[in-house]
Amino acid sequence: MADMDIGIIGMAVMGSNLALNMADHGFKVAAYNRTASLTKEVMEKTPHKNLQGFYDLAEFLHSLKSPRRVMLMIKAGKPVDSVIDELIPQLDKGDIIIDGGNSFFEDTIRRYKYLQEKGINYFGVGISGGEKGARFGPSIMPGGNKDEYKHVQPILEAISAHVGEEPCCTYIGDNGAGHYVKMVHNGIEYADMQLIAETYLLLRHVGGFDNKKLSQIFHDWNKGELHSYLIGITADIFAENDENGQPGQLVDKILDSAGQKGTGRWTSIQSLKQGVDISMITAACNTRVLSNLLEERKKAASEITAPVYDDKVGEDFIEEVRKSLYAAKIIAYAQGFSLYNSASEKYGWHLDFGKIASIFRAGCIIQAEFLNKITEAYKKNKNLTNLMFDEFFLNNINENQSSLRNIICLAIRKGIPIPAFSSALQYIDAHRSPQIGANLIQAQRDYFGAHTYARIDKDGVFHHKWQEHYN
Ligand SMILES: NC(=O)C1=CN([C@@H]2O[C@H](COP(=O)(O)OP(=O)(O)OC[C@H]3O[C@@H](n4cnc5c(N)ncnc54)[C@H](OP(=O)(O)O)[C@@H]3O)[C@@H](O)[C@H]2O)C=CC1
Ligand SMILES: O=C(CO)[C@H](O)[C@H](O)COP(=O)(O)O
Repeated sequence: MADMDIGIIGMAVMGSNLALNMADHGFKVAAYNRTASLTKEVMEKTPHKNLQGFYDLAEFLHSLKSPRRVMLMIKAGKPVDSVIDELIPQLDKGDIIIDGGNSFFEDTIRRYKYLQEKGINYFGVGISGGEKGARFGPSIMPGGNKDEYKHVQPILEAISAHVGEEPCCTYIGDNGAGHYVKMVHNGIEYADMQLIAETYLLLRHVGGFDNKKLSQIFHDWNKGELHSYLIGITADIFAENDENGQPGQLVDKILDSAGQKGTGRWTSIQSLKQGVDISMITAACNTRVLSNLLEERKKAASEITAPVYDDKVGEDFIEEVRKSLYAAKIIAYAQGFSLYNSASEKYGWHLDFGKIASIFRAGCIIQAEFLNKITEAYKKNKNLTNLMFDEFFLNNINENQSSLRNIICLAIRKGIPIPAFSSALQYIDAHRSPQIGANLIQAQRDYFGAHTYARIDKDGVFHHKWQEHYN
């Protein structure tokens, strides 16, 4: 009997937990995985009256109510295309495929058009929250045809995280908009994590604090304006002892080399294509890349002299670091939301920036108190071009920039790498400074390539016959 509300393909971490979340909310869920043993494992370990496992794709599809809703929770990239091609001959016009993985938004735009021609509706849905979020309420960013959204809205809203009565799920825009917003969410996640990692280096190597103290500092910060999921888990991480009774904390035993699956890098590449400066996200990507060069780093550590700087830090050091972190965090979000601003125009998505910030308030990795301020900023001025110019953020930058400068100088003198903090300050100064040297660049371009320049004292396009004074 075709009475299942939705079918999920992909029973790994995300798919299985979303399936259980939907089942908890009263939806009848059909579960399928390419490798049958995984479906079996999920059914055995977490049986649920609303969850049924299938071991044959045709049977799985026949179990679904019309229009059939098939959600893909599988590895992004080629697997999504191959599963779509497997599904097409078995689906009817009006059926719906929902891709809830971290697909690249341009792939989603392509797949959306491809399936539209076949009469199948396609939703590219960004989902954030990891395993726990998927199980108990993630932040959900659906993109696709607005008229068809009614077919997926009740399920997505029900399973999403909630702030009071409000679901952390909102229709984002046409075709690839949902996956675009998720991609940049992850880019901001990279910058946020990088800033916290640099804060850790500062507190440890400049402040000289041990893990117990670090845990306490992050725990305290999490009670104030920095309150966020990432600050909270960082406090937990420093408190975690090593496994199997080994002395010390686990964090000190983890190799200093970070992985990445691609969403941060896509964000960075996309920013160059759109001509938007998101230097902090790019710095975070580069630092993960550099962290993997273990041999080269070892060689550099033994061959490049470290600076000698022994000054003791003042009593207000921890507070200065906290203020710097908050100011730099503002810039990371200002950069991410500038990218949304440009994409909204470029792709005609009419993104609602305030609403996007509001669905990040719970469920997702970057969930934070702070996001309310972003929503408020766009409520006050929906045409805000850069978050830095909102009164609240502007005041904060003005109040905290001296701390940011002090902390950066301290780190530089001590030889501690702080690429994200530095990029934040560079971004502020490049905006604030009356001159950023572009006049000289234009002169050089005109000198060697007749690329022309504009003048400050009259309108028009100019070229100069530059003299070789020194040849
Ligand atoms: N893990 C996380 O915290 C988050 C993940 N995501 C995204 O959600 C999606 C699912 O993530 P996750 O649960 O971690 O799983 P993985 O990204 O590890 O992918 C594993 C799943 O993909 C399936 N798969 C791989 N290749 C194929 C193929 N060619 N055909 C059919 N199925 C295939 C696997 O099936 P099989 O068992 O047969 O190999 C398995 O079900 C990904 O796009 C991920 O980027 C989004 C937010 C958070
Ligand atoms: O989407 C996510 C969270 O929002 C995933 O956890 C993603 O894997 C994180 O990115 P990376 O693996 O590149 O650190």
